[in-house]
Amino acid sequence: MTTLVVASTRHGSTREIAERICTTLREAKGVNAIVEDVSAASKILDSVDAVIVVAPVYRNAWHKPATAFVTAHQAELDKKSLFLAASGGSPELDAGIRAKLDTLGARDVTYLRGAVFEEKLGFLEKLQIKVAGGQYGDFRNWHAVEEWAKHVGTRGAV
Ligand SMILES: Cc1cc2nc3c(=O)[nH]c(=O)nc-3n(C[C@H](O)[C@H](O)[C@H](O)COP(=O)(O)O)c2cc1C
Repeated sequence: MTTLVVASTRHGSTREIAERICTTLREAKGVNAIVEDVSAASKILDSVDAVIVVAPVYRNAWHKPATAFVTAHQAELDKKSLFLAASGGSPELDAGIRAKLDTLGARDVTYLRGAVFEEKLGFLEKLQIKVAGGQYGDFRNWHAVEEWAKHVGTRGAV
C-alpha cells in the first residue's frame, strides 16, 4: 500500500512542503509514502493507493500543472483516496479556488501558507507581486503542515 505525494512547484517551496508531508506520514503514521514531481507522477499512478496533490497558487489559480494532472486522471483518482493542498502567499485561500478544488472529489482540501522569496523571482514576477500588493517572506507553518499530514494519515492515506 503506497501513498503518492505529488509536488507541483515553480520556485521549490511547495516541493519542500510535499517532502515534509511525506516524511511526517512515514515517521508519524508508518505510511509508505513517496514524493514525485507532477511531471513524472502519471507514470506511477496506477501502482499507488492514495494520492496527495500539493500545489501553489499563482495569479489566483491553483498551479496549472496540478490542475492538468488531476483533470487528466480524474477517473483513476476517483478510485483512490485523494487529498489536495493549495499553498500561497495570502493569509487565506481565495474562496473561488477553494470552491473549484472542492469539486475534484478529494477526501480533504486544505490551505498551507507558502513562501515568496524575492531573490528567486524574475522582473515580471516581482512586478506582479508589487501590483497585487503581495508580501515577501517565508510564511510556511511547518507545524500546520505536519498536523495536516497526520490528519490525512488517519483519513485514508495508507
Ligand atoms: C507572480 C506570483 C504570483 C502569485 N500569486 C499568488 C496568488 O494569487 N495568491 C496567493 O496566495 N499567492 C500567490 N503567490 C505566492 C505563491 O503562491 C507562493 O510564493 C508559493 O509558495 C510559491 O510556491 P513555489 O515556490 O513552490 O513555486 C504568487 C507568487 C508569485 C511569484
